[in-house]
Formats: sequence, C-alpha cells, structure tokens
Amino acid sequence: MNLIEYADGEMMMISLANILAGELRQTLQTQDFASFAVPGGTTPGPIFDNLCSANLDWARVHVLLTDERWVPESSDRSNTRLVRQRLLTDRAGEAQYVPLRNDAATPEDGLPALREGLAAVLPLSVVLLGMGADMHTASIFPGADQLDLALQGSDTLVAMRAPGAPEPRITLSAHVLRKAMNRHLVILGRDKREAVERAATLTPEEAPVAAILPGTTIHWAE
Ligand SMILES: O=C(O)[C@H](O)[C@@H](O)[C@H](O)[C@H](O)COP(=O)(O)O
Repeated sequence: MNLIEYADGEMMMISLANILAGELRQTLQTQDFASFAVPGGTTPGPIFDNLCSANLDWARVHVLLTDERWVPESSDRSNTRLVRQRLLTDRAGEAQYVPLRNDAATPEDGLPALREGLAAVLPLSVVLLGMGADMHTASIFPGADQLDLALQGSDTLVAMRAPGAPEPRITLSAHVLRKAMNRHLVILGRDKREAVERAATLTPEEAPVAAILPGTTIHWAE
C-alpha cells in the first residue's frame, strides 16, 4: 500500500493541495485541458480552501465530483454545493464545472445526459477520492443495488441505491476511476486507517475501495 502519513490533518490538507495543484499544472503543460474529480463529504473542505488560490490556469481545468447525492443544490447534503462554495472560488472560480446532477427526478433518468458531459473530459487527469468507514469510495457502497455494474461494468456513470446511503446517488464507476492518470485517497482518523488496511485484504465486493487501491496514493493523518 502506498500510504503517506502526515503529522496532523492541517499539514495533510496543505501538502495534498500542493500535490494536486502540481499534477494539474503538469497535465496542462502537455494537454489543452485537465480534468479533476473530487469527493464530497466532510473531509475535503480544507483541501479545497487551500487549493482554490493555487496559481494555475484554472480556465483550462474541468472540475467534477466523484459522486453526487440526488438532492437539490440547496440541500446541505449536496456535494455540488460544497464544491461551489469551497473549491470553485478565488482563482479556481475560472474552472469549468461538469455536473453529475441535473433536473431529472431520479439518477436513473438523469444518467444519459450526464454521461455525455462526462465523456468529453475522460480520461480523468487527477482524481481525489474519499472513503467511508464501511470501505465505500465515491458512491460505490457495499451491498449497493448496482455494485457489480459499478465495479465490473464498462459504464462510466452508475446510479446507486445502498443501505448505507441516505439518498439515491450517482457515481463514477471503478472503470473510470482506474483509468485516471493520477489517483489519491484522503482519509482522516484511526478508524479509516484500519478500514483501508482491512480493505486491502478483502474483495471489492466486500470492500469497494479495494477496486481502486492499486496505483492509488493514500494520504492519512490521525
Ligand atoms: O458524497 C459522498 O459521501 C462522498 O463522495 C463519499 O465517497 C465520501 O468521500 C466518503 O463517504 C467519506 O466521507 P467523509 O469525508 O464525510 O467521511
């Protein structure tokens, strides 16, 4: 396992923001555009706060989520809301946002149009992922209705309903995540460290994060 251990959470958030900005800059040296996928949830906010002022050509960066909860942007469960408030501000306000949610009533209905927008920015240049203590990553949850499709299918986006997720979700598939040029997983706390170590010994069906661990740099602080 490729794991970087940091002295504390604050150091990790600053260092990781620098690493991500460096990878985006490097991508922009050889490509017209870079695509950058980020998680929602409670962990990444401070990374976004550090990253949004990074000196890079944000106008050539496509920002998207690794997964979205099917709730309106006015909900405090909305990952889009988090990204708009904490990442797409300051210099990063120039970036182009690729939504994983639209006005369709369900993620299943919304999928076809969203897949088209996503196709234009693949393969992903840089991906940052989060992980839950139940070893889900993005919204690829253990026990989810479309787990096989998300882990083994060639679809890029999958609609998901899972016992561990309070609302329907939409998620990038393992297929898309594995094709990313640079991939990072950020986790905070003892529980998640133990969970990721355990995941490395399990199958992706038991521990979905296991599907993307090879080639991923894990960033951890207590
Ligand atoms: O929308 C989401 O919930 C996420 O993208 C999800 O995969 C998240 O990264 C993990 O659940 C960790 O969440 P926390 O950072 O809140 O622990």
